[in-house]
Amino acid sequence: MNKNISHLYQIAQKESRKIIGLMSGTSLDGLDIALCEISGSGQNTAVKLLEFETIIYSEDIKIEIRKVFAKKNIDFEQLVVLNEWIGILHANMINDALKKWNIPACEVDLIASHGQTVLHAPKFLHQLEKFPNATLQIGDGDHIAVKTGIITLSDFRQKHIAAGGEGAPLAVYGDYFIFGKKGENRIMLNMGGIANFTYLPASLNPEETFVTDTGTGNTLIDLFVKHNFPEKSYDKDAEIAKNGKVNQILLYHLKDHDFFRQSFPKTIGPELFGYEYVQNAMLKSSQNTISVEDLLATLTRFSAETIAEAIQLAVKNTSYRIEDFKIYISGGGANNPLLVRWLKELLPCHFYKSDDLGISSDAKEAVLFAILANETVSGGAFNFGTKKGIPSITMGKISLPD
Ligand SMILES: Nc1ncnc2c1ncn2[C@@H]1O[C@H](COP(=O)(O)OP(=O)(O)OP(=O)(O)O)[C@@H](O)[C@H]1O
Ligand SMILES: CC(=O)N[C@H]1[C@@H]2OC[C@@H](O2)[C@@H](O)[C@@H]1O[C@H](C)C(=O)O
Repeated sequence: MNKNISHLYQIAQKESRKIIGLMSGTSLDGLDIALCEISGSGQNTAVKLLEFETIIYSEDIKIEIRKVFAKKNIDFEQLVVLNEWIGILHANMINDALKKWNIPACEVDLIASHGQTVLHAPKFLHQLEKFPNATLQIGDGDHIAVKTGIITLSDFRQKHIAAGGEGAPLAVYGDYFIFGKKGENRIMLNMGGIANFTYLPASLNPEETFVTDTGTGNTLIDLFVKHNFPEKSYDKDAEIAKNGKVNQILLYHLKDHDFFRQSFPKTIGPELFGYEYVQNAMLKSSQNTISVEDLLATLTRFSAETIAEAIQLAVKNTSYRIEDFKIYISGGGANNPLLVRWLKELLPCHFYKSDDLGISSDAKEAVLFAILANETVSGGAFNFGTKKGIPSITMGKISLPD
């Protein structure tokens, strides 16, 4: 037997596994590295976050990724060289983190790498009749396995598409196992570049559970901050938006898109919520001369209202009362005080952070990928049913170190 396969077999049989989960999201802010100790699988999964680190991307990395990110027309060679380069960069970042934590690579069982999403194209967006849902994450897992010496799982989203999904959101596969609690209505709301939530009703009936994107989280806020203040990359603590006034006419036009009328589950990315989207809404509403403060207040409100309305819709027509839901927020948007204040005003729910359930709100998505790898290697028995579009599959391609 190949020694790597025999190693993998041993890892699968261990009581607990040390797995590094990696996430670099749509905000292009950096690579989140979460070292987890995971035991069990499915609903018996238990996760301990041992170490966590965000390695901030240098300006050079951001510039190179932006050349292809969320764009329809790109330099094809740039995409091909980036696929290798990001794999190497991520591997180096892991090696540096392990050195910093004083943990030898041989003590880590697996790496679970999300890669960098460069284009997310569900059918709803590309509208090409004969083509399926599509998404692309780059940063090849072979580089990570070879450079770290650790068996690496990567490219998790393709199997989800192969099984009938849109390749996202995958959060439910971690949220259900780790945060689902019978007798408690919970919503796990992640506000990254794009916002999404997992609906975990008190029944914990997998056929009632679902996950969906709601629209933009921080992506448009970040974009227009950068556009107006090139030295800034986001509206820290909503300092700019706080000085503005929501422009209701523009807000109405921002919300007037078919994506918001589509049923759950649905996914989206910065491919839709980009510069042109806001420009179009400004033109339609004749509000193209508003101040940058008012624009950022309006974009922040746009995120708050679309998230709140999606959550209200999720609970509507069920036997549950929205007042009984606990919302656990995570992602960078959880640090935006204006966004959070508006959410609290719009939703009569109880608000917490995912930290209150033991997983830091910044680390939650990286931990998710460690859980997905754990399922692939050692679980995969749980059945989510057929009603809510969650394929019962395990995900990730396996790269061996030599
Ligand atoms: N103190 C803060 N005030 C306001 N916004 C903040 C603050 N801290 C973080 N953010 C926002 O959070 C963003 C980063 O969020 P996060 O790292 O969750 O995104 P991501 O993982 O790249 O996105 P996605 O989940 O869509 O892939 C920043 O770009 C910024 O907009
Ligand atoms: C295609 C893609 O990378 N989607 C991300 C993105 O970031 C948030 C939202 O859009 C979500 O759908 C997804 O990530 C999380 C981790 C998910 O799959 O659950």
